Amino acid sequence: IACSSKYVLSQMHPMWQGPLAVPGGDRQSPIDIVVRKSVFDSELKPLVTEYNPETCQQIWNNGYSFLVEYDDTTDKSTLKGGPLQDKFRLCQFHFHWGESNAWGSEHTVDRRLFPAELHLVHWNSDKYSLFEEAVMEDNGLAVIGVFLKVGKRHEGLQKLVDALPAIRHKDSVVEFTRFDPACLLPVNIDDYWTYHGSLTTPPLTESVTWIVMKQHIEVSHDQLAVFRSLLFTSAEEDVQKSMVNNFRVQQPLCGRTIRSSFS
Ligand SMILES: NS(=O)(=O)/N=C1/NCCO1
Ligand SMILES: [Zn+2]
Repeated sequence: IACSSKYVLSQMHPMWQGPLAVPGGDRQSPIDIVVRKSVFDSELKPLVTEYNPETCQQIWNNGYSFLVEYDDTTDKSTLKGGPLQDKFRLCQFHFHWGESNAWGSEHTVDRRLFPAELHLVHWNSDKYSLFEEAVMEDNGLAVIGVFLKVGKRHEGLQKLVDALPAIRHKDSVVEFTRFDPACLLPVNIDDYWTYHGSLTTPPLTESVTWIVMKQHIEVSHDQLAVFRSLLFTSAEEDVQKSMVNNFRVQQPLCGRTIRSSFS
């Protein structure tokens, strides 16, 4: 019945206070990507990312993840192609991870969990003038998902890891510049799955064209351990809670088709 209700009943989530009524409810994220049920679509084009490191501004702890924010007042860091008809502007990227390497990703592939997942969030700047507008519209957003696996150290990630101790607590922010998010993409960005879904954190709106990369990136155990040294709680709170397991539970597919850019 989760797919038929007008509003998904209170989305209780350990991290969010109180029930969340979610508009629609039949295209929620994350989901399990069942590979053999995905449909190859030869019309899907290669993704075109044009990221300008000069638009990188700050990194901050929002009490649920840490976000690297970009200046999205002009079309300087953009995403187009793939399943997208319009040009989308990068506004931020963040991660989701577990307390152990055994889980942490939001999407899964044939039920396989990864220790973490990167989300690069973009909004449709051909149709809207602000993220806040686009977030309410069908396909106003495009989010690239990249799975992280534990292995060799990721040199590009280290600059970000080194900034994390300065934002241990909720609502802390530091300047963070000249970071090229392209370094976090896998070598092959032509192989991906795409489907229509939602944000996995509030406002949970069903406005996202998801583009989930088939190829993962590798980060070291120690780099991931620094993610887990972050805190959900602000400096003033008596009880400090480590920022781990900041992923949403999987949602019903509700008959959606997942397309693949590869056969
Ligand atoms: N995890 S997610 O779907 O990217 N969620 C959000 N919320 C605001 C921007 O991205
Ligand atoms: Zn996310």
